Amino acid sequence: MRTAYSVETVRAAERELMARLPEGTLMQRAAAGLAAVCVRLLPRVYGSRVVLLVGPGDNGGDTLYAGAKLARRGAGVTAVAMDPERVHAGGLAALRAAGGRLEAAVPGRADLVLDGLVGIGGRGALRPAAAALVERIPAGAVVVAVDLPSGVDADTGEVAGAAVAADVTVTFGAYKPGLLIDPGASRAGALHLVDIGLGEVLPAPEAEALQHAGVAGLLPEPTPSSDKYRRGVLGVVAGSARYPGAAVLAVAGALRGGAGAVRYVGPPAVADAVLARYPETLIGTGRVQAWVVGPGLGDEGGPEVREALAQPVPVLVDADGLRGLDPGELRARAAPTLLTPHAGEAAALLGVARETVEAGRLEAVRGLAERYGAVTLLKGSTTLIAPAGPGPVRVNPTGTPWLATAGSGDVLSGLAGSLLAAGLPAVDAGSVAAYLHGLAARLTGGPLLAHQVAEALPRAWREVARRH
Ligand SMILES: NC(=O)C1=CN([C@@H]2O[C@H](COP(=O)(O)OP(=O)(O)OC[C@H]3O[C@@H](n4cnc5c(N)ncnc54)[C@H](O)[C@@H]3O)[C@@H](O)[C@H]2O)[C@@H](O)CC1
Ligand SMILES: [K+]
Repeated sequence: MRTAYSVETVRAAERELMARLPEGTLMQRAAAGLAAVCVRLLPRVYGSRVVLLVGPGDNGGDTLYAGAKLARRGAGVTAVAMDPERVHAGGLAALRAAGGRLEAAVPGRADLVLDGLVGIGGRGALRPAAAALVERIPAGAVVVAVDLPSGVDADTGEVAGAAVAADVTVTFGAYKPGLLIDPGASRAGALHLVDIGLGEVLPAPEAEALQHAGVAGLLPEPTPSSDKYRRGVLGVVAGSARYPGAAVLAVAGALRGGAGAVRYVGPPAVADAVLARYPETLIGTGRVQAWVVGPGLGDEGGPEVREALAQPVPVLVDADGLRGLDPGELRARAAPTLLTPHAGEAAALLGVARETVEAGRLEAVRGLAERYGAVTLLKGSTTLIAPAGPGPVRVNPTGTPWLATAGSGDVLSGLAGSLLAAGLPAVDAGSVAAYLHGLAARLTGGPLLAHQVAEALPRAWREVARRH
């Protein structure tokens, strides 16, 4: 599990640790880790051209000390300050002593650029002096963000104006949520965590991302004593005369998600379409361990949605099922509810603009989970899963932009429903589903069709299970 901590938590941990260590120790650890990554990125340190973009705070200090280490190994290091009156004095002295220079303008060519403008002390959009330096980053240079790409909000991943687009981010002590959540995540490039000793003083994380090992541990593999009922029967209320395909795709995701059986409830013509593609499907109501309601219902299916929500089993509500949801009704449910909106649906549920959700995904998913008392999975460029109560938000690390295609959400809802029926808690069902779905899409490659993602799920499942 990759864990991420807010600025407030990181600062508190740093204070606690600094009180026990000689002054400057953490910055030296950070700079040493940063320089080590830079050395690995450069084909040859001696003779390479390194540019440091240096802000007024300790982020600039880390950068100057790391630059000094590179200069000592023979790199030509040029620092450019955002504000020449405010530069970390110790860092600048170290750089000069090692043969580096402070200059007024960003050189036109560089092999490596270190972005040390702002770190966790950054607030709001980059100021013009910083944005101007970002604009002058020479084309072709490898860009390393120090702690986080300047212009990305460390806590939320929001980008309010100009921001550095890094190839690599070297972050100190702990990952920050903004490095895992878009739009910030897509500016961070490959992530390197430098251990500065914070681990022992960090509390529970604010966000976390599953990795292969964690997913493997959650997959509901059948045992010799399993039968179809113990493996879980999922009921699917989906599809309509207008959107029959949504039912087929939700059932596809459910069957490929390992459900013991899938029961389809909907118009006879749609049931025929489902059976034609998946003769394994049971048709009509009956006992189930979980429901998926909503994909492709259009204006139909209201009563079935209510009926499912009235039952004491986990219910996943997606797409058209999300319209007109009553927070009171959901909060009163004893069994888990999992909501799976995309940004547009989340915006409608929250009564805000879609852009607001897209720019502030973490706040939106937390807000929905709290308002509806339901685990909420917000689909998008980084899918987020918020628990109904306190606890870390899960950030999905898999996926590809090709998943923005018709029907991919239907497959995801069937898959997550399948995992709910198998008995996974809703946060795990949502996050394991998002993980496998994103991995299946990557294995498929693009341009992809939603049904191909469903068909690639067994491969994704095996890839995760095989390695652990
Ligand atoms: N606190 C610690 O124990 C450690 C801190 N470290 C480094 O220190 C950084 C935090 O240092 P600071 O607290 O000095 O803060 P930063 O260096 O991140 O930034 C604060 C400075 O940037 C300016 N600033 C804020 N928002 C801005 C914006 N939007 N545009 C332009 N300038 C802006 C502020 O006026 C302030 O001068 C970390 O990110 C990390 O790189 C590391 O050395 C490890 C240890
Ligand atoms: K930075």
